[in-house]
Amino acid sequence: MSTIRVSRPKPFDCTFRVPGDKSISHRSIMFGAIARGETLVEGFLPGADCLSTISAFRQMGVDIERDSETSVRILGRGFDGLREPVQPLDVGNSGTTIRLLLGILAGTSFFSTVVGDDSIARRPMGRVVNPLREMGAQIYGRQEGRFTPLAIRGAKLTGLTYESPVASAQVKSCLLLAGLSADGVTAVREPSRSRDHTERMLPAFGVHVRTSEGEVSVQGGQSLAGTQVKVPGDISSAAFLLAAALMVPGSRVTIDDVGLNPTRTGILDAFHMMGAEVAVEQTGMWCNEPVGRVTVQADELKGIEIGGKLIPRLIDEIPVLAVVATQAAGETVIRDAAELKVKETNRISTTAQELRKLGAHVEETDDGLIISGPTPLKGGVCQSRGDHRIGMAMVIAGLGAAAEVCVEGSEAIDISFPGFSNFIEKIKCGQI
Ligand SMILES: O=C(O)C1=C[C@@H](OP(=O)(O)O)[C@@H](O)[C@H](O)C1
Ligand SMILES: C=C(OP(=O)(O)O)C(=O)O
Repeated sequence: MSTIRVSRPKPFDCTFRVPGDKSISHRSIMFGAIARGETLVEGFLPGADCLSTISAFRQMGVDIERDSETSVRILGRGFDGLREPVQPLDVGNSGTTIRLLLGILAGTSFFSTVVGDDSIARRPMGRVVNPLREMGAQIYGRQEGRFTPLAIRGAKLTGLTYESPVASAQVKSCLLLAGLSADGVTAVREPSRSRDHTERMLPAFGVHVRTSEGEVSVQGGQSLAGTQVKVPGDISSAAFLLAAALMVPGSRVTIDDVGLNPTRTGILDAFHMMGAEVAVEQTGMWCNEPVGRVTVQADELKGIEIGGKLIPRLIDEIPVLAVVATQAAGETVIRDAAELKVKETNRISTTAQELRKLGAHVEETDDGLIISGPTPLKGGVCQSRGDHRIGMAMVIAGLGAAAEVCVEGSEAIDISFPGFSNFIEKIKCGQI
């Protein structure tokens, strides 16, 4: 088990580029694997979750070469070129891998099994298994297929119009991928808009995707053609470094070449609502995704109330938002975020429990958190609980604490942000 130790730095002014976007990296491998021809991915995230995606497709006979850590070449032989895996496909800790993969496996002509780690074993799979079964998928598993391990007998699928009860890009993307090998049209509606990377990337592979008010659909039988993908920096990773600037008054952080997809930028809106100065400049479009520069700094922060449509736009950033909220004057109320309970950990509980160890005032509610501030944080020992975002959030909390904070289990951070601790070291070098 590894530990990161942090203490409060002097104010700093730093400019960073963060590793590639996790959601986009997963999709680039999956779409490249079911496409015909070569796909070249630049800026790929070499985090453990995306490496799980690579290994699953290699097990199905797809030739995937790593030209460098961040540059990947996929030699796709089409959807029909996937081969029956000899061993169970192991998705490790990655919810995105398993849910999107199930959409692909459901329509193959072979048998496969899927497993993951202890966290994956607790995460709900019924949300994708049930609609896939409505399309004709044959999926078996623990507790009637609600949890891993799962077994899939590839089957002929039929298009479906599905009204998802949750705003989940994993559910939406799973069904759209299944829809590509189904007869007829597959359409997904969701209660509020989830991240739309699948809809943006499929057209680059030659797939026609229809997006109209609240509904995304694909016609079955379309094939994908290999392409080039340049992956923007991950705004979910950038969020931790931007938050660092807010934890140490007088500091400023700039992130270059970061993804600015509006379905992902909710954290910038939240920081702005709290009174931070947030400057955003779009500098380009990479593979249909807006990319640019973000700078954040603040004098004083105030508590905010958030919920509704904003939540899916910052769902993975809520632990670090809660950390920043400890330094804001008044109450920060986060509602409509019950989805946090079914992430790598129950992030409502783990965020509250870990922050309280540093003296923060945090109350758990059924669907979110209430944080009262500003509270001077004290030193202490925190745990990542095996959850990368909790580990990083507590390191950022440590930057604002009066004495040293030790974050145990920091190896979990490699899931989404390899090299994170080097960025924290650079913050020390960037002291003004
Ligand atoms: O589709 C994706 O790449 C993701 C979707 C989100 O999950 P849900 O679809 O469960 O909301 C997010 O939390 C996850 O980190 C990545
Ligand atoms: C929830 C996350 O990822 P996944 O669902 O892919 O495990 C995350 O990265 O915070």
